[in-house]
Amino acid sequence: MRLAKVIVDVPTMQTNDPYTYLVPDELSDKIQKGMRVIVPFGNGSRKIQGIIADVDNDGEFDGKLKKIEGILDLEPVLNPELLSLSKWMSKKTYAFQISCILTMLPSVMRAKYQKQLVLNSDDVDDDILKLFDGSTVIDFDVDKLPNDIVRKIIQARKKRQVVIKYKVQDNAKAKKIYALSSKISTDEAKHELENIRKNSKNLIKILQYIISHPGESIAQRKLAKDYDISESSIKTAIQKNWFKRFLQEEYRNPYKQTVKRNYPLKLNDDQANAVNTISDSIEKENDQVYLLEGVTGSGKTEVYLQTIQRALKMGKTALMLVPEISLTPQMVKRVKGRFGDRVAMLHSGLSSGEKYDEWRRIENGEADVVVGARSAIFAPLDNIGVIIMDEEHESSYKQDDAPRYHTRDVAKWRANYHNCPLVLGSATPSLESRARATKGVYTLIRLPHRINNQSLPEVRIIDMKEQMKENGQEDFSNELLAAINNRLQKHEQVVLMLNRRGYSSFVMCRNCGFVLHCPNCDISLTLHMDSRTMKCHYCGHEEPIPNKCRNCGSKKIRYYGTGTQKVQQQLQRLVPNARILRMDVDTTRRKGSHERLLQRFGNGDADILLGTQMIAKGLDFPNVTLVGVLNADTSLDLPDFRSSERTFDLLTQVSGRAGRAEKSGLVYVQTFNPDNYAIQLSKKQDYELFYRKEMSIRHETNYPPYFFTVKITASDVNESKAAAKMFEIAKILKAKLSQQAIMLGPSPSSILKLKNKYYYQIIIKYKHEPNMDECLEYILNHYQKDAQKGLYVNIDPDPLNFM
Ligand SMILES: Nc1ncnc2c1ncn2[C@@H]1O[C@H](COP(=O)(O)OP(=O)(O)OP(=O)(O)O)[C@@H](O)[C@H]1O
Ligand SMILES: [Zn+2]
Ligand SMILES: [Zn+2]
Repeated sequence: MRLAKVIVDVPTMQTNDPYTYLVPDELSDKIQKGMRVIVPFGNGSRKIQGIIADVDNDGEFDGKLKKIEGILDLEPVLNPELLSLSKWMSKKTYAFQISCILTMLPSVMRAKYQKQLVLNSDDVDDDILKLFDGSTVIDFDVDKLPNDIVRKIIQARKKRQVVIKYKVQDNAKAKKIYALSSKISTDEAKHELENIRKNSKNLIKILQYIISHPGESIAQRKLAKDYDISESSIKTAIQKNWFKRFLQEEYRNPYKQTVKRNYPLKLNDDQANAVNTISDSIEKENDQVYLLEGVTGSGKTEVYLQTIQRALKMGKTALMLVPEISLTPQMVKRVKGRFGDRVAMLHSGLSSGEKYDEWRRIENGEADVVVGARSAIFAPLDNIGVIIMDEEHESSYKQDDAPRYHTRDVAKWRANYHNCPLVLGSATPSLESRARATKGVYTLIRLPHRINNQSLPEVRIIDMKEQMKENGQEDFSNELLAAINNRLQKHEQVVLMLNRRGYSSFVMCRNCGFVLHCPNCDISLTLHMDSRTMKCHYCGHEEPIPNKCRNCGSKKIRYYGTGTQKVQQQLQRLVPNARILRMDVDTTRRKGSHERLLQRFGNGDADILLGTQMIAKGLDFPNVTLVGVLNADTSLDLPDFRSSERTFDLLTQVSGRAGRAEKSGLVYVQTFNPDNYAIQLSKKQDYELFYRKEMSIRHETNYPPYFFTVKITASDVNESKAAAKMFEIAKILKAKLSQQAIMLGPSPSSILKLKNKYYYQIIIKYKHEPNMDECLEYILNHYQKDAQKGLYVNIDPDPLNFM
């Protein structure tokens, strides 16, 4: 018997192990490991998508087996490497293997399930007959039908007058275009040319094309455009049997404009040392992890590019990861300009069709350099020579939802699989990585100087408490304003950052202190001037801006917190002749707008770039000599042990935008907490000093990297149920773990209520807990039955925040 093990698209514990199916004879020679298939599942007529994990040519099975219904792919979509990676990831992140697999594949490969209604007999209620409107099969969307019809359908189904069927819809479709190949020989074409009327200009052009391109095929659109031939003449040519017309696959090309070619720069000694050291590992095929700690503007990107080049020369491929936010047009140009069409880009700016095409180019071996954000770590590259993670400290490398993987861990797994080095680059490495480098687990490579030996910009801290007294302004100090005016005179450029993490503009009553909250979530609503509404950033709830207080009726309502839009207006009043560009989620929503804004700034069409965190990273503009951080505090206030580290990182990154070329830079950091150590140390921009200080604090307080952590969360619409579950889990943990494990909680999560659900959590800090895995798996298995009732338990290993 030919059997196949199939991982089915039903994310539950019972289905986490592959199911065995019978391979029918007609599919026997097509089925391969890693293909998507359609299989029946459960008792009814339900059909779902699955992935073949294994094929057994002469298997044995007692009992009745279901048959595989059909295949969705002609070739495997998951190679053996990615298949075993998904298995490892499932264990490591306490997620279902099918969730891991679907995370790895382009989203279009996730089949949609469409319920269908099939008419079995004409002897059925008139309303139902009307619904079918002459056909015998229709799509069945319960939500779209009125209740009384649904009731009638349920009755009809009981009598077997109608049946419900499931259709698996594959959304992975290649784009097809018409192409032409000549059906006549060159001689025949020459003969036609002699007999054709002289004024049939278009047909003459077509025959000349056929004569000069024997045996070639061409896209119909291209023939019309490049040779200036009318579509109707092409149709005539097809009718005359000169051409055969057929459908051809085409890749959607997300980068239509041609990128200017750029060439390797002559490396300085530190850079050359870095490239040589890493390349040595590529050649020797050892999976060493390198931590490239280079100050801002030290030329890390050039090190990446030349390392990639070495890998390509050795006939290998390369994978480079960057945080979504720094996948700027500048970065794209640098990589595309260096490696051209060999580069595939994967990021959230692409449509799902474009992503699928880039993915297939990689899969087909047409691209051997892949650049992308988090999920690009799953790019189906073969023969990887080097994996690079830029800004490795960035929190966006950890996925928030299941599977809660950290890109760094997956990168290490793949580096180990391919026997290739992994390069972690940053000006402010995560404490975890830097600590491993101290221990010798990673190899530390440093780039301590800026290119051209330009010094790091001077950083001045401004106490806003004093400033408020002086000029009553809470956003702009006198010093910063003076410096801005000075740059305007010198025709130099300014970058201003408004730190908005965990802080947005909300509405507060000055009379009673009432703040407008989302009715579904436990957080304040955010003011949006463009749509003139209050919005919830979590659930999307929207309502009009109030003009009087809902609590006390007072009209003394004030907007608190600073939105970029409001700051822009204020700044424009303070420096009337400055040309200001604003960059935030609102101005970059449309495709390409991010790029256009940066282009304008780069061309010198604006003096000031005002933006959110989005401008802190990666920008490289030589004429920027002043950077201002308007509010450094907001990320300090978060209830999270990493808030100092985040603040230090952010301030260092944004400071690094100033003085990157010949002219030196200056940075102003405005804060209400001038004595905070993270702010003080960012003044020195001394990462090593910050590292030592922060490590001693983590040591005292038993936090990572000295301790491991895991977060367990329970959620339910009923608050007491979520809490009770957490206390139950706490008991299990106490019984199974050692005395050394430290438990924080159970406690409500800091955003207690989200999308109408309550969240309770426990955080465990531990050093050595041999039982931990087993214990967490026990909890996962145990809660399964609750999920159907709406009570969810989640496990987050190495959580990025404790909120
Ligand atoms: N060897 C070199 N010779 C001349 N210019 C160089 C060299 N290496 C890099 N540069 C230039 O120096 C500038 C800064 O380099 P790059 O952007 O790679 O720094 P970085 O370390 O990635 O910075 P950040 O972390 O701040 O983004 C760029 O304009 C780059 O083209
Ligand atoms: Zn909400
Ligand atoms: Zn009030």
